[in-house]
Amino acid sequence: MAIITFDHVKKVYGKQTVIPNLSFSVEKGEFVMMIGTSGSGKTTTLKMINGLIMPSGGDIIVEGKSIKEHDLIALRRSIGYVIQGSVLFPHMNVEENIAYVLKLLHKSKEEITQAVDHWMKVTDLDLSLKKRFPSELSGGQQQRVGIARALAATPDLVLMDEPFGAVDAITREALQQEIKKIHAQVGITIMFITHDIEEALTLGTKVMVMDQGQIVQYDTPEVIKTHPANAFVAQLVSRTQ
Ligand SMILES: Nc1ncnc2c1ncn2[C@@H]1O[C@H](COP(=O)(O)OP(=O)(O)OP(=O)(O)O)[C@@H](O)[C@H]1O
Repeated sequence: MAIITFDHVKKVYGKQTVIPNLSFSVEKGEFVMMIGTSGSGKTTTLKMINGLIMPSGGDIIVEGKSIKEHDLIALRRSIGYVIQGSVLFPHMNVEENIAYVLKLLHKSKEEITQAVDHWMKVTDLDLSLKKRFPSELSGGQQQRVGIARALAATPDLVLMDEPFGAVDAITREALQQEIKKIHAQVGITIMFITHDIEEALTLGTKVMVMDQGQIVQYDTPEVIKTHPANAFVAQLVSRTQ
């Protein structure tokens, strides 16, 4: 069953058409890695899923309902969202950051404590860090808190925009393994933007290659590797071993 469907979506900024006509579906439980040239419309596509950007034409169906019919605030809270760099609330400690959406959803104190402990463990954050503020954490720890916060309300769908772009290679690999494990265990659907073809082929159950607001190829990592749709995709995968 599709959790996201783009139906002839168009996006225009001023006079510039950045997405002329985009149609695709994401099945429940997929881990879709989006990769493509800079400015090809990946972030715009992602932000149209949780209503941060509205399409200029066409329709987007999320969880069976057009975004035109969704309550956009409720939609945003129901979808996990992780972006590059620290986007934690600087005046809230780790515990408060992770609990943020749960509080908005009026969860009980016990439920919140349980969820905070659970997601800190899953993201490999020591529980002794609960009272620390973001400025007192390493980049990798901040990114882990960002992931724990996005997952704490156990969304069906998580959008990730280059979530590991700002961390060192070792932390990046650890976070990749963690998100892969979480995906396998929890069965959530993930849409994840990366500039790293190795990351795309390793993490994705599907890889979506974009160029100039269009999908060039959308298939399993295996097919992308063995049957690149054109020279652009071939060149992209040629950078891997
Ligand atoms: N708010 C905006 N106003 C005008 N143009 C915009 C706006 N946001 C994005 N664009 C333009 O739309 C195009 C697509 O941008 P988008 O951020 O979606 O690309 P991207 O594929 O995510 O790029 P990158 O890989 O560099 O992050 C770019 O040409 C960008 O300059």
